[in-house]
Amino acid sequence: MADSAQAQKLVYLVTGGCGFLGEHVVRMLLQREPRLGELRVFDLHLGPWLEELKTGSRWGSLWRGGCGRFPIPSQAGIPTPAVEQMILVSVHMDGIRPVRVTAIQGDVTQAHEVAAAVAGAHVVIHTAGLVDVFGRASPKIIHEVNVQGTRNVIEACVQTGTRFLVYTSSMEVVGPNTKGDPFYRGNEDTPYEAVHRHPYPCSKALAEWLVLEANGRKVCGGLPLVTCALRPTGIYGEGHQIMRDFYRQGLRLGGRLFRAIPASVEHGRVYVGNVAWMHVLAARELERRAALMGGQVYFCYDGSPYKSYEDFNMEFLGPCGLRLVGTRPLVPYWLLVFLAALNVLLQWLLRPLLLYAPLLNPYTLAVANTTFTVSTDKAQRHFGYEPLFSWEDSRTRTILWVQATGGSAQ
Ligand SMILES: NC(=O)C1=CN([C@@H]2O[C@H](COP(=O)(O)OP(=O)(O)OC[C@H]3O[C@@H](n4cnc5c(N)ncnc54)[C@H](O)[C@@H]3O)[C@@H](O)[C@H]2O)C=CC1
Ligand SMILES: C[C@@H](CO)CCC[C@@H](C)[C@H]1CC[C@H]2[C@@H]3[C@H](O)CC4=CC(=O)CC[C@]4(C)[C@H]3CC[C@]12C
Repeated sequence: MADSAQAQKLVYLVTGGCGFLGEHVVRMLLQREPRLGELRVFDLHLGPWLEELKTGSRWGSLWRGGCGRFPIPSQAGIPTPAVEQMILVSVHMDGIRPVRVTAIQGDVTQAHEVAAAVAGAHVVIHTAGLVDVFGRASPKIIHEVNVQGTRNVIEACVQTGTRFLVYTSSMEVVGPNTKGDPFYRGNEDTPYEAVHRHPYPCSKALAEWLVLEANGRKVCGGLPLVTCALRPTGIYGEGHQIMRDFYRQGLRLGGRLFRAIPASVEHGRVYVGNVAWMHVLAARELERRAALMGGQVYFCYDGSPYKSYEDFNMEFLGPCGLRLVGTRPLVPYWLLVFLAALNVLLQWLLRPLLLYAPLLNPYTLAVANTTFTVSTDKAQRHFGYEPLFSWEDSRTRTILWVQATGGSAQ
C-alpha cells in the first residue's frame, strides 16, 4: 500500500458488513479511509440499510450518487455470488470522492463465494460471525460459520494474493472461563486460564488461532500474509439489539428493570464506533507496521466506565425513562442459577415445537456475573489507536438511538 492518498486506491472487503459492528466499520471506512477506492460489503443478509445509504436516510446523510445493478466479472473462473454495485460519492472527512460500493450477498461457509469476493481486494476485515450464546443455533452451525468461515477467508487470501487480514475476535476468547475467575483490568499479557465449553467462545478461540497462525504464510505472488486479531469486550451503541430488548422489557414492566447482578461485578464494554475505528486503523497500519503487528492480538476498549452489565445499561436506559430497582440483587443467586437451568430444560423440551431462547441461561449468567475488564495501551503503542468517540459522545449517540428506535419495529 502506498503512502499518498492519490498514489493508490485500495479495495477493501468487509465480511459481515451488514451486521451491528460491520455496518459501523463500513461507514467508518467511507468517512475516514482516504485511500478507499472500492468497498465490498459481503454478508449473508444484505438488508435494507445499504439501499438507504444512497439517500442517507439512516444515521445522518453520508451519500450522494447513483446506483446500478450489474454483475462483477467472474475472477479466474470462480463463479460470483449475488452482487450489486453502487457508484457512490462519499462525503469524506477530507472532501468528496467517488467510491465504488459493491454489495455481495454470500456465505462465508462457501469457499468459492468467499474466494470470488476476496479476489482483487487489498485488505479484508473479517467481522462475519454467528454471535449466539442463547442456544438459537446448533454448535455445528456456530462452528461452521465462525471456524470454517474464517478458514475460507484465510485460504481465499492465500489463493488470490490478498495480503492484509484483520479479524474481529472477542474478549470471550480469553474469558470469563468456566471457573468464573475474575479478570480485572487485564491486558493482552495478563495470565488467565482460558477454559471454555460453550460453542461460541470455543469457535472464536479456534478461529482467532487460525488467523494468527496464518500470519506469514506466502500468498499468491510470494509475499507474506499479515494478520491481526482485535478482541472487543461487550459492544454497545447504535444497532445493539440486546440493549433494545432490555429497553422494551423495561417498558413492558412499567418502566422498571430488576437488579439481578451485584453492582460490584465489572463487565467490560466498548462503543461500536470506537471498535469500528480500531478496525480501520489496524487495517490501515498493517502494511507499514507488518513486523510489529503481524500475528498480534489487541483488546478493543475505550473510555467507557467500568460497571456491572446492568448499571452500564442504565447509563442509556435511565435517560430513556427506565429505573433499575434494587441496590442489591432482588433474587438470590441460587434462584437465578435454578431459573437459568430451567430455561435450558425448557429450551430442550420445546425445541420440537418452537425456539425458546431467553437471555438467561447458565452461560450468560456466568458471563454477566464474572468480573471481566481490560486496561491496555497495546493498540495505542502498536498502531496509534485512541478512541475516536469520548464516553460522553458514545453515551449520547446510544441514548438517541434507543429513543428513536426502541419502541419501533426497526
Ligand atoms: N456483539 C458483541 O458484543 C461482540 C461481537 N464480537 C464479534 O464481532 C463480530 C460482529 O458481531 P455483531 O456485529 O455483534 O454480530 P451481528 O450478528 O450483528 O453481525 C454478524 C454479521 O455476520 C453475518 N453473517 C453471519 N453468518 C454469515 C455467513 N455464513 N456468511 C456471511 N455472513 C454471515 C450476519 O448476517 C451479520 O450481518 C462477530 O465476529 C462477533 O463474534 C466480538 C466481541 C463482542
Ligand atoms: C442475567 C441477566 C440479568 O439481567 C443479564 C444477562 C445479560 C447477558 C445476555 C449479557 C451479559 C454479558 C453479555 C456478553 C458479553 O458482553 C460478551 C460478549 C462478547 C461477544 O463476543 C458476543 C456477545 C457477548 C457474549 C455478550 C452476550 C450477552 C451477554 C451474555
